[in-house]
Amino acid sequence: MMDNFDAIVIGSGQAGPFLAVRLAQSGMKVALIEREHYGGTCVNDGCIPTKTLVASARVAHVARRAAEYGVNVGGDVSVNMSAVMARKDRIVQQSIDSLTSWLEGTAGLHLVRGHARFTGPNTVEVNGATLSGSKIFINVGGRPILPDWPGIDSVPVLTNTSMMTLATLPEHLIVVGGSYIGLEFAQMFRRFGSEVTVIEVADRLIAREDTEVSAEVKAILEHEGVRFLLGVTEAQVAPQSEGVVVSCSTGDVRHQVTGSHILAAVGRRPNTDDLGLRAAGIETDSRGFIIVDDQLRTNVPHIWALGDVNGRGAFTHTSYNDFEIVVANLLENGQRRVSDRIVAYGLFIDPPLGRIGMSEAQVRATGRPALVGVMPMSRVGRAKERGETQGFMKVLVDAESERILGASLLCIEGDEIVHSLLDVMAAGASYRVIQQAVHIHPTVSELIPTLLGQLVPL
Ligand SMILES: Cc1cc2nc3c(=O)[nH]c(=O)nc-3n(C[C@H](O)[C@H](O)[C@H](O)COP(=O)(O)OP(=O)(O)OC[C@H]3O[C@@H](n4cnc5c(N)ncnc54)[C@H](O)[C@@H]3O)c2cc1C
Ligand SMILES: NC(=O)c1ccc[n+]([C@@H]2O[C@H](COP(=O)([O-])OP(=O)(O)OC[C@H]3O[C@@H](n4cnc5c(N)ncnc54)[C@H](O)[C@@H]3O)[C@@H](O)[C@H]2O)c1
Repeated sequence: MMDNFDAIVIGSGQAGPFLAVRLAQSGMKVALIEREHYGGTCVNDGCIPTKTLVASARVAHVARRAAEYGVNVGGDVSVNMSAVMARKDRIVQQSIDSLTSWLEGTAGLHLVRGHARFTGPNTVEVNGATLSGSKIFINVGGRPILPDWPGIDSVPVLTNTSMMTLATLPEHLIVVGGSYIGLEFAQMFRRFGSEVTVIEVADRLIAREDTEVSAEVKAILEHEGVRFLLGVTEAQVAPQSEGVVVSCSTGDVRHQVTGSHILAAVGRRPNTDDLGLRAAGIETDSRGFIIVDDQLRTNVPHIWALGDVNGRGAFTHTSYNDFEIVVANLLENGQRRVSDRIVAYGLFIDPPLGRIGMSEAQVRATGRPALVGVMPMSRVGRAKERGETQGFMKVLVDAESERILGASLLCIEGDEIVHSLLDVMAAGASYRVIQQAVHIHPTVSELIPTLLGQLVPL
């Protein structure tokens, strides 16, 4: 027998649960299908657990520096990995529990556990049963990929998922991929006490960022003892008595790196290969991302795709914003669009990188006249007081419209401070609004007006 719904939501990532509840509250009969854990990547093996681990790692780092501040902690600082993981598990579990009880308590929402697969444009099969939906929303996220190295199948490779259950501290963690996931884990495990080597195929870290951001991030992590091999070619991996050995080249030099553990952080692929999309006639691009329009509709009129799976964002806040866009347009007569969203994200190393809008390279590519302001953190009083003067703040402004085009704040609280610039961008206001605002002393934010007062042609 077929179960009929007004709406089916597949996947409980960072859009699906909110959408399912909102649709149910609007009076629809809704099914939310989840094959694994409620909350998806962010809650279970992404943002929440990694930022919880980053917090433990920072405490270890600050404790090691305690004497610099005149504070005695007594003896060597060491990390109890099982206690670190237990703290992380408690915080993740709180999120899962509160999400689960919220979903279970929503009238009109039917929770279905299992893997969903389309069997037609209006039907999906789960655990042998068929569900039909007048409207269907896909929020299935993605999963990590592995480097295509010879020998990769012969060694146990960690991913962001299996890292969450590590019981012991790796003696030497080899991180493959020097981007967001790789760098957060690299610094974290170095601070926990592991040796860490990052192997990156590009000739610089986080190559989407401006070159001076890549260089400063490398310097910050090298200062803490993380080692890097960049521009790596001809890599291969093999098992070794107590771990793995990676052989690779940089230029003419051949390297052998022996590690106890290896972590793949070389990107993610969408969970669309096992979704039966062809049965529903849903189109994907060559990498498997579902093609959507500016309001997140697929080519099939009653089917939408939200979150990482549509390739229009790869963050929790972009997935949640997808939910807001769909609800506004479907239930509130709105006209919200993905293209109205300003790019914004953080890289949660310490100090963090807060990024909004365009990079310098992107601004230059537009050819428009622009202004730039850069301030090293060594000039910021608050950073000096805290003994954390690494990094810099950089802002780009359109010379004619005076609008802020982008910013890279690689500095203490950079992930928070960047929102003052983001909100002025969202308001479509001139940079002079924030330049003339009076900010609190002594903060990092108080130097943003100063920075904007020192703009020079790009
Ligand atoms: C290590 C790591 C750290 C991150 N840190 C940050 C961060 O600090 N800030 C940030 O903004 N973003 C971060 N991200 C990215 C962020 O986690 C994702 O962008 C976010 O979770 C949005 O995902 P989503 O909504 O697309 O789906 P997901 O969260 O991936 O959830 C998809 C859900 O769908 C389920 N599913 C898949 N296929 C099916 C199916 N066929 N049937 C039923 N259920 C299915 C899955 O089990 C999963 O629960 C991080 C990611 C990783 C990996
Ligand atoms: N702070 C955050 O918001 C945050 C944190 C972690 C992850 N994420 C999300 O997760 C997504 C995936 O992150 P990611 O860091 O895994 O992927 P990514 O695509 O950002 O970076 C992958 C890196 O691996 C390198 N690489 C690829 N193949 C390689 C190989 N064979 N050998 C060595 N290096 C190789 C690439 O050059 C690149 O630097 C990101 O798009 C991001 O949106 C966000």
